[in-house]
Amino acid sequence: MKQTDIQSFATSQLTLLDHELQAELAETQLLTSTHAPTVLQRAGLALLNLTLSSQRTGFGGKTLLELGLDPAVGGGDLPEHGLRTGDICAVAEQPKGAERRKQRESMEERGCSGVVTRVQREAVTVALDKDEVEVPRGKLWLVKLANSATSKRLTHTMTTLQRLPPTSHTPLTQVLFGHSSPIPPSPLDLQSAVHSWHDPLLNSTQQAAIRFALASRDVALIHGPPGTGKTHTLIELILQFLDRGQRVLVCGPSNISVDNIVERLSHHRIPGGGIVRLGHPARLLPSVLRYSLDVLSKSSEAAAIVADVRAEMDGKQGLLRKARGGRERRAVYGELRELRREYRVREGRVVGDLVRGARVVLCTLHGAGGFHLRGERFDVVIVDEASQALEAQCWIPVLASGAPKLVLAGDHLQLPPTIKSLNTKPSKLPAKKTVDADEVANGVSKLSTDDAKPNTNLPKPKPESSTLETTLFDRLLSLHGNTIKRMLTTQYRMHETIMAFPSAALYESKLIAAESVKSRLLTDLPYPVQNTEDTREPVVFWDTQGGEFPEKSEDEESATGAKGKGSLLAESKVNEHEVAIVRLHVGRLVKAGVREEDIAVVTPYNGQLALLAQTLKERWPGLELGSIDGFQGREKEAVVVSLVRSNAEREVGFLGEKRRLNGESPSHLSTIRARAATMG
Ligand SMILES: Nc1ncnc2c1ncn2[C@@H]1O[C@H](COP(=O)(O)OP(=O)(O)OP(=O)(O)O)[C@@H](O)[C@H]1O
Repeated sequence: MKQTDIQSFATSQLTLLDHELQAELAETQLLTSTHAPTVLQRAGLALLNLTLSSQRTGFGGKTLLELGLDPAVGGGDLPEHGLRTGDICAVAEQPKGAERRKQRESMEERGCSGVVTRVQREAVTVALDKDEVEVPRGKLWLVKLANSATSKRLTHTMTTLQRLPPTSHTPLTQVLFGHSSPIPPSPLDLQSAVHSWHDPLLNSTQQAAIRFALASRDVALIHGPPGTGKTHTLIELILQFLDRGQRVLVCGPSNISVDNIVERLSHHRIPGGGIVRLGHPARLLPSVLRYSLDVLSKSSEAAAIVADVRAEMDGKQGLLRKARGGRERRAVYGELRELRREYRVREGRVVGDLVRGARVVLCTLHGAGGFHLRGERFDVVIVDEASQALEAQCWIPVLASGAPKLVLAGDHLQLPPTIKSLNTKPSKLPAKKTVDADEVANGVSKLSTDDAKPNTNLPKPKPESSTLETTLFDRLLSLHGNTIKRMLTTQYRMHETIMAFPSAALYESKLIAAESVKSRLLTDLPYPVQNTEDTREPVVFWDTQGGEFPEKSEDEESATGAKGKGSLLAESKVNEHEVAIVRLHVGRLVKAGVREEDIAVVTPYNGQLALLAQTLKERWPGLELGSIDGFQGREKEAVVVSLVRSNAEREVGFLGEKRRLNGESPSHLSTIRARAATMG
């Protein structure tokens, strides 16, 4: 690839990112402009009848609004809703009758948009984006908006890359675009890379991956199939980098992926200024809060002077609510502006010292583009769950950190990140491959490594990506081949029968089940479980062949008022008879003694999910229900998969994507087998 290719790559990414943003905006705008607020509330996209219960100053000097149910409508717990921490939303006076459309159109213009920072049973807290907006009064409502902030940062990053003069292309950038080849570590480099291990129990593939990542000069990929200890390996790798006196930036696509590492890293002694987790504290796991910049900055000695200003600002916020006329309010706004300036200067000093002192900084990929890392330098960037991230996202820490070395950990054979604009274009995913139903009719006996065929139907990453869903992980593999990768092969999660299918279909039969799990059954749980025909089998197929279990297409809104992101518009599929089987099967597991909390029911279709929730949740509240895509990467003792599709044409739709059937990793798997499913 030549230098112009970097530009054309960035240009094409910018176009694709714009499509993606437009798709997301179109979806949200369509929802908010065409549906009544009550419908939006039912769909989990809005909350009505709220009042302001408090207004105060949060991290970064932002105004925080806490909203609860209007006591006039009874107060108390909020109705069920889909607003989550981190969601972008607008707060406005609740429109009355004919005003509805007009009010809603002006909502964003009036600048009352913000980020949900806290969700409690009785209240939702929003941090306003702009400092000086008039906070709405009276009866309010909160509605979810498209998240254009994320998109802005991606666009900014790709624009930076597009304009990067050739003189600024670092050796790493050159390797990432194929201008030069990665320098392979010599056997001696690999051998001498580690003097002693922090974790003596690492297996040989984990050790080899760590040696490789340490000895590589520019880029290293760690390929970790489900349960092979990818995160475990990264912890040792981080400690090894620290032993060498290096400074590390660790990122992941989601807050939970980052917190997972912070949590595990916190069990180790970190030299120097320790670890700092960037990101809004409301989005972090409680167990890692003590590493958040916000909490650290409040507990440091210098924090007292920041606290003074904060208290003064809170006082002014209170005055604002009481102020009668416009003039009085403007005066208070003026004082607040001054205080906020002062606050930011002081807070900036405290925070800057903490970040500069930290040997390991952890944040989301998106978070790496924030001002905290401006001017900071690192020796290496590590990205976990890299195959869940858009390539443009991975460039945020690469450009922000100036690090000469990049380590990506992930599994390109699990689902790639969700891309909305794909829904409006023909899918770029591989052509579906249906398996003869008879082939799997015998269920368990067919699920052996001998019978399952190696996968020949996976997407071949394109050398010069022109799609958003080709991740950096994919592209680098295709550019430089397997020499830049090390694979972890011992998995610590699945019974070997469950492992057999993904291993053969996706991982060239390379996976090995660790001794501790290879023959572990539900009957081996640490509490009493009866030995029944369900609990002594690691894999159970329920065969629904024969036309008795027809799938149905369904408009989710009319069917169930299903809650969840964007579900309002999606045409979905349901299979009612299959729900009855799931109920029966879960009932049998629970009767045998398996705890509800240890069972998950997953399905690829939102329509089916809603139906399953209606049928199962009341009887077994501890049961976890989720979409297959949403559940990827999680762990449960028993997973029931309802595949839904069953039609005479043997069409399986997006189930044809094998990566969708990968990664559940339980110790018991029951599959409600549709006539045309690809399992087997
Ligand atoms: N060398 C090892 N010896 C014993 N147990 C291990 C070893 N490596 C990992 N494990 C265990 O395997 C399980 C999976 O590890 P980990 O969560 O790090 O895997 P992962 O590959 O990151 O998982 P995911 O599939 O969610 O990405 C954990 O319970 C971990 O403690």
